Amino acid sequence: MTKAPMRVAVTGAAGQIGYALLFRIASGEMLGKDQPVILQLLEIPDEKAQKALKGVMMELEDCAFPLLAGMSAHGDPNTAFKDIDAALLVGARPRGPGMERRDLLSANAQIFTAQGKALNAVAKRDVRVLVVGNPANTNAYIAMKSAPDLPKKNFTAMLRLDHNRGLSQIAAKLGKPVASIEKFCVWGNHSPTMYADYRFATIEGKSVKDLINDDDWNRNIFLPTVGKRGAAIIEARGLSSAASAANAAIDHMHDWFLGTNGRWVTMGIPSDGSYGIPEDIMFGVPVTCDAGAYKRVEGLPIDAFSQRCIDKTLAELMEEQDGVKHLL
Ligand SMILES: NC(=O)C1=CN([C@@H]2O[C@H](COP(=O)(O)OP(=O)(O)OC[C@H]3O[C@@H](n4cnc5c(N)ncnc54)[C@H](O)[C@@H]3O)[C@@H](O)[C@H]2O)C=CC1
Ligand SMILES: O=C([O-])CC(=O)C(=O)O
Repeated sequence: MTKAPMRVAVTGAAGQIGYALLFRIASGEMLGKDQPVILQLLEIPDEKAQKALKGVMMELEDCAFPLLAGMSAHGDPNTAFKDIDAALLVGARPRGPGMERRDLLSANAQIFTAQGKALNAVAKRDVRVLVVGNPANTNAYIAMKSAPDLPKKNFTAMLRLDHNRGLSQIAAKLGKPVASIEKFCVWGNHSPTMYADYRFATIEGKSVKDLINDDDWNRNIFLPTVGKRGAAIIEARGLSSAASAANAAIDHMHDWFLGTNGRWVTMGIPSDGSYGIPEDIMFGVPVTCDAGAYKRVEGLPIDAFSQRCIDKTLAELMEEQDGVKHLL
């Protein structure tokens, strides 16, 4: 029997990530090859942006995707988010060379108060929200705090790009396929302070840490490479990553809705106090997903080096979240 369509809102739909994202959602890569979708697309209420959005929608139409059951263009989150099952909050200013993601906070934070309020007012009560727009963790925190009638667990931030970047670096170092790596994770903020952690990772049952056996590589090559990859892409492309970001968003939502079969992935989720992270801080942690829900991997041992890394990224997040108190 054909499934009922799911309503998916994407903001910043005429931007570069939007362009790499929408066609894959409509082709079924995010929610499954048997799941029809209705796209509710939000752009700023500006003639040029809305015209560009219309162009993207014409192209979507021209793909004749069998799973695309409808789409609409919006300039107001209160109509874009009506009855949605999923929201991908991408629309926000990207950084340029020499900027850190937190430098975007003053430009982008207000977007997420308004969109959190709109989600609170009109989205389905079990809407699953992924914040991609930077700084993603703090924007997700703002959206969550601006939507007091929705469960906090519905709000997540994207750490999956860091996770995927880490997997590829490990795979290249060891000459093994990425798909063979299990139990890798990234802790904390989507920023250079994030802590990519392969202490628990295995390949074909063997410890990745033992296989690499090089603390120097971990500290001086691996962590800075993953942490500064976004800046390296901006330097190379002149624009921030788009296709890899869209891919990570697809992975995040796919796994949240459809499950991970016990595999660990990284999601930025509101803390419940585990690992000494104060409640509600939007923090990257290892999770498994099943039946539309994520579950934090609990009880992992944290050694002194890891604790220092976690403390550093936590301090940065607390500072960012303190800086937006006036908006909440
Ligand atoms: N979390 C992550 O891993 C990553 C996050 N990003 C972030 O994603 C965001 C989007 O990046 P791009 O698509 O490259 O930027 P872009 O500038 O190409 O597109 C952003 C789009 O959002 C729209 N927009 C701005 N304010 C909006 C609002 N209030 N409502 C709806 N739409 C709005 C703009 O009109 C524009 O079309 C940036 O903040 C970027 O830093 C980028 C890569 C990875
Ligand atoms: O670096 C940026 O500004 C875009 C981004 O978040 C990433 O590529 O990780």
